[in-house]
Formats: sequence, C-alpha cells, structure tokens
Amino acid sequence: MVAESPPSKNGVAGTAGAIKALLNLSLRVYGSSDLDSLMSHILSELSRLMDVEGISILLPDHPRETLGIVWAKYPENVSPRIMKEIRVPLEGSIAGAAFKTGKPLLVPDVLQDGRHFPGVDQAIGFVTRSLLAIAMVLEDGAVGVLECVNKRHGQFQAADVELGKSLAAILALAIQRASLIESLEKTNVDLQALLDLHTGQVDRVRDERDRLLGEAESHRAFEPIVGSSPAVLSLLQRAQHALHSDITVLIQGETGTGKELLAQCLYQGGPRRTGPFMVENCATIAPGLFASELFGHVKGAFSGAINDHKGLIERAHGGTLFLDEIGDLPVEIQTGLLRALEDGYVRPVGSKEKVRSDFRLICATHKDLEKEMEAGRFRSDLYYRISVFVIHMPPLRERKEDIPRLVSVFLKEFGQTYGKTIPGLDPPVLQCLLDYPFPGNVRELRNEIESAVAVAEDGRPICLHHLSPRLRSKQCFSDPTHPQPLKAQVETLEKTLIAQALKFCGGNQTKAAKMLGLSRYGLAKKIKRYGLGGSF
Ligand SMILES: Nc1ncnc2c1ncn2[C@@H]1O[C@H](COP(=O)(O)OP(=O)(O)OP(=O)(O)O)[C@@H](O)[C@H]1O
Repeated sequence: MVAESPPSKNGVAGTAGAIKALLNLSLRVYGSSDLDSLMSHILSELSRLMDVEGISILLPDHPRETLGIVWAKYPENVSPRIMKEIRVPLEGSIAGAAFKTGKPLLVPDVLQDGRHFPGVDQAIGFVTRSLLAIAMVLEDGAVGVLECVNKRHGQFQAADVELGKSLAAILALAIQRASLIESLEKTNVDLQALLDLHTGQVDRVRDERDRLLGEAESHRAFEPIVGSSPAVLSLLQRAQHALHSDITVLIQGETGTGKELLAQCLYQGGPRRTGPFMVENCATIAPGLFASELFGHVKGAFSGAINDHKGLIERAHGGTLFLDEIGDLPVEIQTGLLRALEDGYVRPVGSKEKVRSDFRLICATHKDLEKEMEAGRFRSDLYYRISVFVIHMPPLRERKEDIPRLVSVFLKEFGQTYGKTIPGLDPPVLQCLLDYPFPGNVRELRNEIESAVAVAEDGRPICLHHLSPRLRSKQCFSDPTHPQPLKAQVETLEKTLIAQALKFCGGNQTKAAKMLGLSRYGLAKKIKRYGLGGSF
C-alpha cells in the first residue's frame, strides 16, 4: 500500500539541525572528488538524520533494465559484497517505480505492496518493513534512487519525504559531478594518450626529416665534386664527418685532384659558411713576404710598409683559412701559424699588440709531410696539429670510371662558355681519354675538354683531332686490352691524320690534300665522311 506523504509532525526535518546537516553535505559534495568515500560518509550521516536501519543508493545498469545497489549503509551483519551483486528489476520493484515516475514513494507497510521485490531481503537476510524511495532527478530525468528502509522510531512522515527530496537532489548533483569528472578524466587520459602518440609521431617524423635533410645537405655540400667511383664515394663519406664541425682538415693528393674544390665544399657546407673564406697558396708567396701575408704588418714595420696591412689569419676571423701547399711554408712561419692555432692570436709584423682571430684551418698538400718532417722542413708539432683529420684525394688514373661523367659535366660547362652544343665524344676519343694516365688529374682533363670544345664544331661531337697532341700521342690503336676491328682502327687513324694535316695547314684543304697525297675532291669526301668540317 502506498501512502501520500503526511505533513511533518515531529519536525525532525525542519529543525535547524537538519538544515545545518544539509548544508554540510552540500559543502562536502562540492569539496570532494572521491565519490566512494563521499557516499560512505553521506550515507552514515543520512541514516542518522533520517533515523533508519538501512539506506542505499541505486543506479541504473546499462541497458536500463535493472538497478544496482552501488552504495549502502546497512547493519553490520549485511555483506556489502552480496549487496553489490543484487540487481533490482525496474519492473516489479518499488525502487524501479520511483525511478520510472521520478516521484517519491512512501510505503509504510512493504509486505502489503504488490511491487515489493523480495530478492534484496532474501539475499542479505534482512526484513524490510517500511520504505521511502526517492528518485534522484536532474534536468534530463532520474539518475538513480535513494532508498531509506525501516524507520527506527515511528513511521516515515511527509517531513522525511521533503528531507529525502532535498538529499536526493544533492546526491544527484554529486553523482552528476562525479561522472562528469570521471568522463573528463577519461577524456584527458585519452587525449594525453593521443597527444603522446601524436608527439611520438611528430618526433619520429622530425627525426627522419632532420636525418634526410642532413643527408641532403651533405649531399648538396659535395655536389660540385663529380664522381661515383668507390674511391670518390669513400672520400666523400670521410669528408662528411668533417662537414659540420670545426675540425682542422689536411687534404692530401696530387696536383689537380680537387683539393681546393673539396676545401670549398667543406667551407660552404660547414658551420662557418657565413664567415670569410681566405685562400692562399704557400707555393706562390715570395719567401720574404710570408709573415706579412699571413700575420699582417703595421705601417713602418719595414721599408715599403706604407700602411697597416691585415694578414690572412686576421681576415679569416669567424671563417675559414685554406692554406694550399702547406708543405711550402717556411719553418719560421710555421711557428707563428702554430701559435695562432693554439692561442687564437697573431702578432702582425712590427706590432707590439696581438690580434685575435678565431678561424678554422683547412690545409692541402701534394707533399708527403711526414718525409718533410723527417727532413726537418716541417715542424712536428704543427704537423700533428694539422693532421688531425686527413683526407686523401685519389688520382684520376685510379678512378677512370669517373671520366665519362666528368667529361659530360665539362662539355656542358664549356658548351655554355663557348656558346656551343656539343653532343658528346666520338667513340675513339673516349677510349683515348681512358688510355691516358692524366698526370695533371682532373684539372688536365678539364683543360683538355675546354680546348676541344673551343675548336669543335657546334652540334658535332668531339673528335680525336680536337684533342691535344699529348693525348693523341698516347693513343694506341691496337691496344690489346681494347681490341677493335681493323677497319675501325684504320678509319680512326685516317681520320686523325687528316685532322692533323688540316690543323697543320690552318684548315686549307688544298694544301692538306697535297700533304696527304690525296686529290682535293678525295679529301673533301673524307672530311665530310668523318665530320671534320670544324675550324682548325
Ligand atoms: N671531382 C671533381 N669534379 C669536378 N671538378 C673537379 C673535380 N676535381 C677537380 N675538379 C676541377 O679540377 C680543377 C682543379 O681542382 P683543384 O684546384 O681543386 O685541384 P687541387 O688538387 O687543389 O690542385 P693543386 O694541388 O694543383 O692546387 C678545378 O677546376 C676543379 O674544379
């Protein structure tokens, strides 16, 4: 049987004590983020305030078919674990009816009420006599039920209902707040995980990008150095280690192998690229001028010193000093250079003051500096100071596979210089280049291609007669390592002899024909056949 809530008689709920208790609970709800300990405290307070044997909060399960007893304050002999396992049906229970209607239900005699669900009492060994079920309602509807069981003294009154409604409202807010905090915390965890993942990905992408950029940058730094032979690749690999540091580098190699070119690449790709790049070839400085060239001088330091002069070391401040042919530096100058390297100061000739210079040194030599040291021409302390990182430039004869690529780069370069389009080399020309030892290395090859382009006909390939006699004299038509059909060799020889004769006769075909014992017409035919119509 369900009774309408009677008006307050005993005035328990209306007392100043109850209001104070309500206020305290509200404050507690907003001051706590731990819902379980908050509920345990609130239910203890409520069971005292409402003067009941048992009190519980039921929340709907998903999907909303049953109610679970989530928090409860019952006599000590009731097992909280068993209580938590109980499911109260929404249909066929007083709590379910309160939840669905959103209205408080006061049941003075539970056994007389057909909706009573006996499962709870059976499970926990308890007897429910009277019951007050109040839905905890928010704007969107009921979020749960507050259930007070067995009024200890007398019956539930209307005042209990009013107090229960106020409590249920506070509890509904507490639950809403807690679930909001929980979902915010979960979102926060999810977001953090997402952020970590994203940050990890961003870091990985950035690392990869830096690695690729680093590689690309190194690659770009050495772009002017043409060659893909194993010798060049291993020199570039080594040079790459010196690219991003200030380390002193000693480049060793024969003349024309590209020592200065490598020094330029190290400077331009290195950390001091915005500073100056001072270059000096020690083999070309007059003996008396070394000190002044390197360290500078002050006005009046010697006859002819009409002005102050900044030396190379001072001018290289913040940048790089490249000393080519360092092996030719006089011993007395070596001491000053060593001091500048170690102290970071130079003293200009005739000056009492030292000048500071912070520079990176790159040296090159074709000499064997260890031998120079043994012979007493090179200071050992300077040698050890500059040979921290040595790079060897391989001679061209040890990397002939680079010749075709070098030739094509130079053909393009000089084609632009001379305003011509040179499609390539006649096959014997390449063979000739490959057979030649190139004592002057890449510089000699470069010069050879430049002079060939200069005399070649626009749009026609470079022929043997465009090459210098030095190269052609080395040509071996019957080289057993490169056997060719006799006809081809004879033709190559014929072509070369005609080209030489034309060149000798300044392009005069009548004279050349006479020289070769050919008719003017016969020579013209051969010139046409061999494409020798260019300027001689
Ligand atoms: N691998 C290369 N790719 C392209 N050009 C090169 C290469 N090596 C050298 N050269 C070119 O050859 C010429 C000579 O090079 P460089 O002056 O650097 O040689 P070097 O070893 O310093 O000579 P030296 O000892 O006589 O001073 C330059 O024009 C340079 O650009």
